[in-house]
Amino acid sequence: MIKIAPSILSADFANLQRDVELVDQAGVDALHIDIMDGQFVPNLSFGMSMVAALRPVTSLTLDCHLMIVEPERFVAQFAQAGADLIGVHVESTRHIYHVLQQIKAAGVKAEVVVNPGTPISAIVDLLPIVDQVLIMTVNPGFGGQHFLQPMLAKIQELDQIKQTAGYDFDIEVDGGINADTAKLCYDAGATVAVAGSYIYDSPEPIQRIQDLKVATN
Ligand SMILES: O=C(CO)[C@H](O)[C@H](O)COP(=O)(O)O
Repeated sequence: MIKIAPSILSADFANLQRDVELVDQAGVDALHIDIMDGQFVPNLSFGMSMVAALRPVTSLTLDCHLMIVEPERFVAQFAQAGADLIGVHVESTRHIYHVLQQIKAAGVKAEVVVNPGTPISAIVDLLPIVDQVLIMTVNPGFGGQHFLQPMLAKIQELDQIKQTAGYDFDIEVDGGINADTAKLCYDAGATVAVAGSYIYDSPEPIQRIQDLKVATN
């Protein structure tokens, strides 16, 4: 079964604690927090204060996806705020290896993220030191987009490298995930699925979580 990480980008911000507790009680594995700076992606969202505010609300893994330029400037503050995992884009810094080391040195799990236009070859040298790889299945910046089918080949390519080398990192997918696309990703090798609008835009979010579990069982 794929692990599920609801993205709070699609939650009701006026009732955020309620929406976090709802998915926590429904048995998800992590909470995905999208951090956007208006430069790396054409949108703004939250900062480290959101992570600090959610930390006492849930014991779920706080999976912080930094869509910001030069994330090395803020890694320590996100760790201090209570992040369990910090994801940084390979496209966002000149010193990706160093940033991943910085995350691990802060006692937090390290994730490298690849945009749809970035090949797996760009992250191969990083695989021995990461806990998770996030393959974007939409162009980052907004929820509610359509899943990019060509990303399935990228998931398969990464899973093949992982199996051959005996790595044990998770492969996360993010963007356009529903029960159908989660199954496709799971079959290709993904182990964690981020889902925002599929869960939170539904009148029955708990049923949607169940549907993701059943589809990948
Ligand atoms: O990273 C993101 C946007 O950059 C979101 O996590 C992602 O798009 C989830 O939204 P949805 O499930 O609605 O596609």
